[in-house]
Order: sequence, then C-alpha cells, then structure tokens
Amino acid sequence: MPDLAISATGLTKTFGGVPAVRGIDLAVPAGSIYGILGPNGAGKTTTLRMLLGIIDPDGGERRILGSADPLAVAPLVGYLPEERGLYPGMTGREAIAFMGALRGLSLAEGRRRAVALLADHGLPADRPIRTLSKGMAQLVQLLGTMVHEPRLIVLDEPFSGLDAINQQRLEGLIRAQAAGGATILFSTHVIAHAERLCERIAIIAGGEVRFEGEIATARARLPSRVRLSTKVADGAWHAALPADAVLRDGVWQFQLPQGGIEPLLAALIDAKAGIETLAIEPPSLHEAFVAIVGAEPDPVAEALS
Ligand SMILES: Nc1ncnc2c1ncn2[C@@H]1O[C@H](COP(=O)(O)OP(=O)(O)OP(=O)(O)O)[C@@H](O)[C@H]1O
Repeated sequence: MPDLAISATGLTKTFGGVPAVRGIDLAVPAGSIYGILGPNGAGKTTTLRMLLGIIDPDGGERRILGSADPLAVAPLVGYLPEERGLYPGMTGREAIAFMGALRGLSLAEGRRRAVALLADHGLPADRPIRTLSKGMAQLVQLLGTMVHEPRLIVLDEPFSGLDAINQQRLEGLIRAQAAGGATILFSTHVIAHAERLCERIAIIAGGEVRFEGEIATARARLPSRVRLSTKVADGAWHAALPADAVLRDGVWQFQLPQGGIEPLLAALIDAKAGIETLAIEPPSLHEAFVAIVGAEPDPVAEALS
C-alpha cells in the first residue's frame, strides 16, 4: 500500500433528505496529482468539503495526511474553493500574505513570498484586486493557496474562468508543486486537464465512484479503434471487416476485433487491396468517461478547454 495523503471510505452526505454523496471511497497517493472527474452535480464539491472538514459526512471515514481530523492538519493544506473570493481592496501581495496567515504563516514571511510568487507569474504586487481581471484575481488566489508550502493542495474546478494561456500556466504550477513533493487533488468536469496531469483519477456521477484508478486502466475499458484506407476500394476482403465497420470519407472505421487485426490484414494482403493507412488508436479518456458515466461531460466547458 503506498503512502496515502487522503483515504476515504464510505463517505455519505444527504442534504434535506436528498443524497448528494452515496458512499465514496478514495485513495490519493502522497505526492501524486489526482483528479476527481464528474458531470455537474456529481458530488465533487461536497466530497472535497467533507475531506477538508468544512462539512462533516453523515457516514464513512476520512484520513487526511494521516489524521482523522482534517482541521488538525489545516496548516498543511491549501484549498481553492469553487466560489472564488478575495477582498477587493487588498493588493495581490496582501491577499496572498493574508491567505498564508490563515494557515499559520507569519504576515512578514507571507508578504516576502507573495512578492516573489507574483513576480514569477507576471502579476502586479501592489494593485488592488478590484483592478485585476477575473483570471488574474483567480491566479492570485491560487498562489495564496500555495504560499505556506502545503503538503496537500485541494483545488475545486481550478481551471474554470481561466483563458488557455492561464490554464497552461496553472498546469505548470500544479506540476511544479507535485515535483516539490506536494499532493494535488483537483476536481474538474473538463477531461483534457485530468488527462494531461493525473496519474490516477476518480470518476464520480450521481454521488458514487464509477471508476477509480489509473487513466490507462479507464481507457483500457474500451476497445481501441481501427482506421483503414486502401487503394482498391472493393474486393473479397470486405467479408473480413467486422460488423460495426463504417466507411467515412474513404476511411473504414471500426473497433479493434477481439481476435486482433491479423485476420483482416491477411485478407487485405491476399486481395492485393493496397493498404494506404492503418491506424490502431486507443480510446481517449473522454470516450472512456462517456462510457463509464453514460453521459457527455459539460460540452461548453470542453469546448473552452
Ligand atoms: N449545501 C447544500 N444544500 C443542499 N443541496 C446541496 C448542497 N450542496 C450540494 N447540494 C446538492 O448536492 C448535489 C451534489 O452537488 P456538488 O456541488 O457536490 O456537485 P459537483 O459535482 O461539485 O457539481 P458542479 O460541477 O456543478 O459544481 C447536487 O444535487 C447539489 O444540488
């Protein structure tokens, strides 16, 4: 069993008689970048809030950095909530130092680190938050979650509201924190970020974990797809195509047959079909997500990612 930054078993939470989380198990290895994926209303935020001790579960157990009491380890944790918010009159430097102070860092040290962090990310230190763009303010808040050098960083939908450049910047920031030994847990309904960043993910829907494990394992749940084009359009080799084969723009597409590609290859060669392209492509995490959850992720968020 690897060293775990977070473990949860059977977490449940009901609001006004309606179950939001129905028994979630999670195991987040220390030092990993871990994604919680799920559609709107899946229970991601509720799960994160329970892990952090902002709300208590109705049932189940959680251990955060080895403690059964999340509040006891709060100085070792950084958190970006889904609802962003900084005091608009504070400068970026003061906002970051203030967030650090809430987690036990001295204000003087917080200010010193804030100036360096803001300079590293091309952000102004002395301008009030109200004069920054929404994306810039969000980056300031993100830096504030990291200023006290936490061992665990929990980010709720950190990419939403950022443009493509700042999304890339945030990916870099997350990788750098993990390279420095921190554990990063983030929620998202935009699959591409998880696919690029995470070793392990949990896919949740309807308040339940539908998949937990490595991304490659999620993808391996679906067969690979084959794309084939030939010089000779017709021939006896058609009989060797699987039943689901469809021809789109001159390219045959079908799932990799259970028996492999060799029987079809033999038929193509026998018939001198002249293979022009033959590609075997593993399914994307997006396709695996759709198969596991039974629904598309948020199409607007995907389009913007
Ligand atoms: N404080 C609350 N009071 C009542 N219902 C709540 C509360 N918090 C969450 N819920 C409900 O619990 C369910 C899960 O919500 P949650 O915010 O955890 O989902 P999510 O996966 O984070 O969704 P999104 O991606 O839309 O933020 C939803 O049906 C939501 O309406």
